[in-house]
Amino acid sequence: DQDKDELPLITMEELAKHDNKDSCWKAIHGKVYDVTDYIPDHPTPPSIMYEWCGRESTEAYDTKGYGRPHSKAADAMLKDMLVGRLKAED
Ligand code: HEM
Repeated sequence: DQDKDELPLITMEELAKHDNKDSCWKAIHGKVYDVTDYIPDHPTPPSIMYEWCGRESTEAYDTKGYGRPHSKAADAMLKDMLVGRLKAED
């Protein structure tokens, strides 16, 4: 597993800046992913993905909006989108 301490720490404030189609970051299970380039390939209308840009998206990712988790294949794809880990709020 990747050494978590080597990942850049990203604040909620920084995450929130990436809330648009030119730069869409999502926080999922404490890590931050840049999903911008994947949005056109995601098997839903893009609006489903855009809704979560710049936000804490763990529950959305884990439920797909209807109570079913993403596949292991989807989880594996996230690795390539990793940009950092979310700084815990105090
Ligand atoms: C966080 C907000 C997200 C929501 C609400 C969401 C929702 C959905 C929905 C509704 C489907 C289609 C129905 C289905 O296959 O069950 C789907 C499929 C899929 N999504 Fe997402 N998704 C999100 C983020 C992501 C991200 C960041 C990835 C990148 C890895 C991703 C990868 C996939 C893949 C590969 C599928 C095909 C089915 C599967 O492998 O589970 N999704 N998603």
